[in-house]
Amino acid sequence: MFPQENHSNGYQHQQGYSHRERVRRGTCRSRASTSSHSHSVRVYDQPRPPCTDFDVAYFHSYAHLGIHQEMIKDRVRTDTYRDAIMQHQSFIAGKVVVDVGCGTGILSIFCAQAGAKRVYAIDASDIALQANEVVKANNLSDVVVVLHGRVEDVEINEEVDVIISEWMGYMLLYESMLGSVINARDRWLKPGGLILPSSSTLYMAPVTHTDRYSDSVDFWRNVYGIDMSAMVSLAKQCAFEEPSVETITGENVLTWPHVVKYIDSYSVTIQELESVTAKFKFNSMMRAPLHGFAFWFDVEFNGHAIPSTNYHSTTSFVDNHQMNGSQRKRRTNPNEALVLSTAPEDPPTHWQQTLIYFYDPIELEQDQLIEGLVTLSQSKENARFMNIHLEYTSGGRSYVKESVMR
Ligand SMILES: C[S@@+](CC[C@H](N)C(=O)[O-])C[C@H]1O[C@@H](n2cnc3c(N)ncnc32)[C@H](O)[C@@H]1O
Repeated sequence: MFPQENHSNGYQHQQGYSHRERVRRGTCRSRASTSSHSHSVRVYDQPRPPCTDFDVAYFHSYAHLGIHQEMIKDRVRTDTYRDAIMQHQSFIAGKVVVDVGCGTGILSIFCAQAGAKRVYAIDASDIALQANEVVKANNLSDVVVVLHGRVEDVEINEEVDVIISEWMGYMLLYESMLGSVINARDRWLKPGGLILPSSSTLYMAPVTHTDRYSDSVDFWRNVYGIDMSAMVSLAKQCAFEEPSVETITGENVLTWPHVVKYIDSYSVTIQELESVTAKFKFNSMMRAPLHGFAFWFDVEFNGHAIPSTNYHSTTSFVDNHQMNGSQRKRRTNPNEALVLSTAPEDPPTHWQQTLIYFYDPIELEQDQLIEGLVTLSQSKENARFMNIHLEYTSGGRSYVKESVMR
């Protein structure tokens, strides 16, 4: 199980189970979504997405307080959200906000503290019942309206100025929660409204990690003086079949990262997230064994940058670009925007990094080319799971690796 195989050398999960483990472990039960509001001002003619047993299990997993404690204790995450809300205080004050997936209600309360006129705090998990108690205990019931139901199912009877959500999963897209933010945006956000975070970027880079490989594989070559090499093939399968969430450092990373996907919160569509493909080309900056690829993301809170006339236009950001750290800073930070980064060189977060290891390392020479493509697609079995297809070529040999993040 994941918590036992947590290879983190930086961020430690403080509760018994990781975020991902909870998403995976939730047990099914039926519960009708409820809402105290019954009118919507905008006609929205898209059919409601079905609420599957997997979704019910997913929401049930968020009823456990441990995952919320883990997220709230992640100060990089929670402080950046609070700073972003305060940075946009002049826009938020006096306005109507929707918090998509409010959990304990923490972001809704930050928005109320920033002077929001009304905050709709929506969550389909039973944690919403607790959020309502927290709101009452802080005398904010006249501002924060907790709606216990799926964003896709609840109705609110006004348009909103601001959407805030902490929707990011491991590798950015795991959990597929961004679709619910898109649903809220398309139903309720006024033209010229604000979405926090405003954009997000998924990166990948080749990594070397000899200690991790030895710990999982070479360990079996000599166990208390016994040759257990017969285990090596099984050890590789057990250790490297699935993506692994762990903390690496900048020293593990062999090249500048490559942008797998840039997402503009104002224009992204649900269809665009069903499958994402990116081609990559790296030149190793050193001679080292290549053990796999690491993925991480950042999100930006650069606010109200999209004028209302461009509300649904795509940005001019160039996708699939390899870029170095200073380029990344310049591009993601044009107006001193706040960035919540989960990069290996930045302070650790509960998202850590996601690693896709090869079964056997590739011995790279300096400047050796590694090229290929990666496709991330929502699993047909459960759209919250992610299929990862990797094709890569180096030193004249080609490889394919399929894995599922579940
Ligand atoms: C990552 S947590 C964030 C919680 C809280 N906003 C915070 O920052 O601490 C995501 C929350 O969104 C809720 N959620 C996810 N999809 C949802 C949907 N479609 N409708 C309502 N709630 C949803 C989950 O139940 C979970 O509580």
